[in-house]
Amino acid sequence: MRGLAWSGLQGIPIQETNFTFRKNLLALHHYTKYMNEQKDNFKIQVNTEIGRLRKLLIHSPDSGLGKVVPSKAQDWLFEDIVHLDTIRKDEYDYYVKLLMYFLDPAKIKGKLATIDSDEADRSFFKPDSKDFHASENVIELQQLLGDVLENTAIKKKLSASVCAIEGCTYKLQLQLIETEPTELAKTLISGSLPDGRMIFSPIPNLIFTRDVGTTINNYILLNKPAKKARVRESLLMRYIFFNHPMFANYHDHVLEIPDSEHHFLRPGEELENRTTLEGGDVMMISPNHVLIGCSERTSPYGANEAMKLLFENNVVEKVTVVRIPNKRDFMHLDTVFTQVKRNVWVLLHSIASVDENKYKTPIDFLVQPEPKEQTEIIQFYKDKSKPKHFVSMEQLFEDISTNDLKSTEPVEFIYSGNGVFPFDAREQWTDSCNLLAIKEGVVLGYDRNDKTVEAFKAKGFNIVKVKDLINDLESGKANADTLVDTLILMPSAELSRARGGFHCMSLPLLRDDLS
Ligand SMILES: NC(=[NH2+])NCCC[C@H](N)C(=O)O
Repeated sequence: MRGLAWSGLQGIPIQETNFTFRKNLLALHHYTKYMNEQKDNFKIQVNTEIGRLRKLLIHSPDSGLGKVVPSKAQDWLFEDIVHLDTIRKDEYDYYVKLLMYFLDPAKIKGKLATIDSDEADRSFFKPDSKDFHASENVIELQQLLGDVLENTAIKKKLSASVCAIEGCTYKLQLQLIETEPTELAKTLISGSLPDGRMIFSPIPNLIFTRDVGTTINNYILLNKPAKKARVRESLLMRYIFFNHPMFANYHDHVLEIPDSEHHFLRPGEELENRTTLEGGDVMMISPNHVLIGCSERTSPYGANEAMKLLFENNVVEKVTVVRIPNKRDFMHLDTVFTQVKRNVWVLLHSIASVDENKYKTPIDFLVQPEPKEQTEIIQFYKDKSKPKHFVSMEQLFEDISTNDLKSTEPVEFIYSGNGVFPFDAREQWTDSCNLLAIKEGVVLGYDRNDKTVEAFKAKGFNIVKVKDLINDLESGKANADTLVDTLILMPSAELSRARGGFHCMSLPLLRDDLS
């Protein structure tokens, strides 16, 4: 299906013979028909964090990750450099395989041995290979970008926009426009030309698809990144959402955060004065209720503009803003908690309870904690009734579990590192709280957070290594439909250096309603 212009005849050179012209026209007709079917069958809908996952956007580690240099690692928001081959073969590929068994089993079941064979050379995982999985449920961003670039007009506009933000020469811009779409998609993401020459920085954080947008019911809220290293990601996503035929029925439902009026007159470059919001700070927690974090990445103005859009478009009725300490370790809301089941949450203790009864020493009276260091929780309503304050994260979660999600079971909290210093902080740093629920109670997390894993066990969860689970799913010993209460441990030595977990590495587009 690739390699054809889908909205015009731009791809067909004038000098072509009548025969090839007619053949192309026929292929174009089939392609357009396929795209139209794809568009009409395509649905987005997410109203919780835990309903069974049916469709999501991901991006597998591209060659750009293998080009991060130590001197730029921090600017590019990695704390370290990663080993590309290991992060792909020994880590991320397991994620793709697991997603396939749950979301698109026909593509993998019974074929695992071939997919994993040496001869296959990972072609199932490579977006530019003819054996690429090309799943319509586990959707690879690079493939969507390639599709969009088939249209010459869009290719020109996007190349010009990328060149503008990256400060490229006009000649390079012309060269990019002449590049074949699949290659160009790779270049715009990795920053390197097909001959390996680096022309601009990679965007290694694109693997964290969560941060570029959030599905809220049948709307997509696009981000407005705080960090320069993530600006190109947003630009590419914007072009995908507004131009890919898959999203054609949703253009009116893509919400973009505007800058507030006269923002250019505001003094300084302080985050507090800017309008920024990243997807890791937005959680569609229960039908009609969205959580937005104010954090290192999402500013109060960003949260405010998002709230306005959600209320004005009648997308939800309540938004709870959670202000978390402004620190690198807590860059987004989903780095300090995620939801596991309607009545189970995993969180970092230090952002959680405010123990009013705790004995205070004189110094607690003499030195007041910085307001910025404290968690603050305010709930706002579309009907403009008075906002409500919550005193702790636990209180908010109790409210969501029992009142929004109608859980009848007691609400349970699992703390990072089992709530014990220094394991709580160490394990939060390696994403113990950043879990992806593939269905209610079945979550993916890193294998390195031992104390958190013990805490899960103590609450009655099964713990299983992804490799074992995949073997069992292939042999039929395990079944995606019947699996319950399980923490799936994913290899993490390289991935965790990129400073995100599986919640960040997923942008859910479709989840079942909770029954
Ligand atoms: N939703 C998340 N927590 N995303 C994690 C993003 C990590 C990435 N290196 C960054 O700093 O931007």
